[in-house]
Amino acid sequence: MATNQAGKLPSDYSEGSIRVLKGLEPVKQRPGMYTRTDNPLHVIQEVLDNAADEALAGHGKKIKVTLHADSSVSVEDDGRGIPFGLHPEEKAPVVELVYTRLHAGGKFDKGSGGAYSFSGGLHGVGVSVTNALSKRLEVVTHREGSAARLAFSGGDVIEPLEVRKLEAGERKQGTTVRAWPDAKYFETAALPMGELTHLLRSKAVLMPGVSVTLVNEKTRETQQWLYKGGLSDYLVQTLNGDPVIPLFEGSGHADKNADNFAEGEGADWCVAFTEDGQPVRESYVNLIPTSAGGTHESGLRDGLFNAVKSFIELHSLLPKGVKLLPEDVFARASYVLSAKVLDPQFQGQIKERLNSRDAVRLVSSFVRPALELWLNQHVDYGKKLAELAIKAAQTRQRAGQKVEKRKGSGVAVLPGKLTDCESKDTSHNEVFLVEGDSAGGSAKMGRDKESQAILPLRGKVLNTWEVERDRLFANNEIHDISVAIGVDPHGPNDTPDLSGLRYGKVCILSDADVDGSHIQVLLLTLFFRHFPKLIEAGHVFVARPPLFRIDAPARGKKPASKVYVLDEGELAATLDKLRKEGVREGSWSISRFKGLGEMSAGQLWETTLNPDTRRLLPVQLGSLDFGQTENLITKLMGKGEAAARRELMELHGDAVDVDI
Ligand SMILES: Nc1ncnc2c1ncn2[C@@H]1O[C@H](COP(=O)(O)OP(=O)(O)OP(=O)(O)O)[C@@H](O)[C@H]1O
Repeated sequence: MATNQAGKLPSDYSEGSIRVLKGLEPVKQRPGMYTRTDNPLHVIQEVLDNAADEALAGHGKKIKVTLHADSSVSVEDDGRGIPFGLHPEEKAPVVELVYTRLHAGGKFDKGSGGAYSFSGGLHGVGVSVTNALSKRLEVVTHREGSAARLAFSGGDVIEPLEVRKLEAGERKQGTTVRAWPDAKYFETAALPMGELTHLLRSKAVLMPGVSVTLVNEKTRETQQWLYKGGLSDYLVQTLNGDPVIPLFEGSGHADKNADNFAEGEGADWCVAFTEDGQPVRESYVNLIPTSAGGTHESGLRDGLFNAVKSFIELHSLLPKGVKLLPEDVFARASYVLSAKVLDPQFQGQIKERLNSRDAVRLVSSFVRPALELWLNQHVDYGKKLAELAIKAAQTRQRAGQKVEKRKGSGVAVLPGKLTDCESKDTSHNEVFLVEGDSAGGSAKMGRDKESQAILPLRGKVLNTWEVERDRLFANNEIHDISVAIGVDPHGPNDTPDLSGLRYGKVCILSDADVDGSHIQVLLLTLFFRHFPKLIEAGHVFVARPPLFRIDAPARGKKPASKVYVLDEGELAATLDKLRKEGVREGSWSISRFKGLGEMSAGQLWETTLNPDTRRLLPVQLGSLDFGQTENLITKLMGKGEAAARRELMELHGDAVDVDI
C-alpha cells in the first residue's frame, strides 16, 4: 500500500484535516500575508492611517504619536471617534468589531454618502491585524459626550467596553489607540526611527494645516510637523541638486460633471528637474505612501513627457536624428505626487503599489495640460527643460552605439605601435606615452629594454573632459592607451579592475615647450577624468625632460661637464652657481632643445629615462580633493569656459603652467 513521505496512510487525509481559521487566527498564522514583518512599523502605520483618514475626510486637525518608555506606541487623533454602540446585526460594540473582525470597516461605500470618500483604508483589515499581532492593545474613543474604553490581548477582548459620560467642561472628541506589538511576530522589535519620522512628516505634507507630533518618552524629545506650503515646501527641503527651472507645482481634481472620474478624484504634484543629484521621488494615494510606485506615477510620467514633447514640437527644437522617449524627460525629475483615487486597487494589503488602471489617465489628464500651459507661458523654462531632455536622449542614443575595444581572439590585442618591454614584472615595468613618432624613435633606442615600454602618440591628444566614457574608444590613441596599460576607463566612484594593469608606472613624456605642456595637460585630463583610480593608486607620472643643456668648462677639480636644466629658472640658478664656482662669464655654452626628437638616445636616457638621474614627477591630487580638482579642471578644460579659464590663468598663471 502506498504511503506518503511521513509514513502516514493517505486515509489520514479526511474531513477532519481541514481547519477553518476563525477570527484573527489567520493573521497570527501567516502574519506576512497581512503586514510587513521585518519590524512593527507597518502595524503602527495601520493605526496612523486611520487617524489620517479622519483628517482627510475633514475631521480633526491634530495627530499625535507617542513612543512610550515600555516600547508601546500610541496614536491619538481628534476625529469623530470610532462608534462604540451595538452593531445592529452583529450585536456587539462597533469598536470591538473594528479591532477583532477582518473586513469590518466604514470605508467600503465610497462616494454615495459613506462616512469616508477618499481614504487609504479600504479593506477593513488594517487595525485588526495590529490587534492580532499585539500583546496588548487599548482603545479609547471620545464621541457625543462619552468616553468608551476597551482592551485586547493577542486580538481577544480582555477588558470589555466601559463607557462613561464626560464630565461637564470635558469636551473631547477623537480616538486614542495604544499598542504593544508582540516581538515574536517581527524580525526586530525596534521601530526604524528614520522611516517613522519620514512617514509622519509626509502625512503632514500631504495634509496642509494638519499638525503631526511625535513625542518620544524615552529621549524626552518632541517633533512637530505642520506644513502650510504643502508639497513644494517639502520638495525644496528634500531636493538633491539645484533645479534647472522653478518647481512645477499643480493640482487637478474632477468636478461632478467629469466623464470618467468621480468628483474629487485627481492629484496634487510638485516636480523639480535637476541636472545632477539623486532624484527624490515620493508618491501617495489617499495619503498612503506607495514606495513601489504604480499607475499614478505612470500617469505623471506620461503627462510630463507629452507636455514636453508637444512644447518641443511646437517650437521645432528637436535636432535631426534624435528621438525622445518618456525616460528622457522623466529621468531627471524629482517629485512629490499625491493622488486621490476613489476606490484604489493596491497590490496587497501593504499597499506599496497602486494598480488601478484608470489612474494613469486620471493623473496624466491633469498634469499634461497644466505643464503645457505653464511651459508656453514661460518659454525660457520650456527651452531649458527641452534642452535637458534632448541631452538625455542624445546620451542614451550614443550609449546605444557604444564603441567596444577591438578584440582579436577574445583578448584585447596590444596596439601595433607599442614597443613593449621584456620583463614580466608588471609592478616594476614602466610605459612612456611619448609625443610624436620621432621622439618615440629616440626613446625606443634610449630606453632600458628590460623594463621600459614606449607608446608613441600621433598628433594632438583628444580633450576628453566632456567625452562620454562609452565614446572614448572612437579615438584610436585613447583606445591604444587603454589597451596598452590594461585598464578600462572608469568613474571616480567605480571600483575598476586594476589587476590587468601592465605597468607600475605610466609616464607622460612630452616636449618641454608649450605644445608639449598642452599634450601633457590633455593626457592628465584623460587620466583624471577616465582613469582616476590610476592616479589615486599612484601609477601616473610626468617625465620632465630638460629644456636646456649647459656645456660648462673644467673648473677647479671638476672636469668639463654637461648640465641639463628643466627651464629658464633652473638655467639662471645654474649659471649663478657656475659664477660662484669661479667660471668665467661666457665660457660656457647653452643649447636649447627644440624637442625630444633632437636628443640623442644617450641624452634621453641620461636625462629622462634613467631612474637614477631622471626627473619623474608623481601625479597627485595634492591638497585639493577630487571635487575641487574637478572644478578646477572644468574651468581649464571645459568647453564654453573661456572666461573662467582666462580668470584662472590671470590669477594663478604661475602655478598653472599650462598654455591653452
Ligand atoms: N481613528 C479612527 N477614527 C474613526 N474611525 C476609525 C478609526 N480607526 C478605525 N476606524 C474605523 O474602523 C474601520 C476599520 O478600520 P481598519 O483599519 O480595520 O480598516 P480600514 O481602514 O477600513 O481598511 P484597511 O484594511 O485598508 O486599513 C475604519 O473603516 C473606520 O470606520
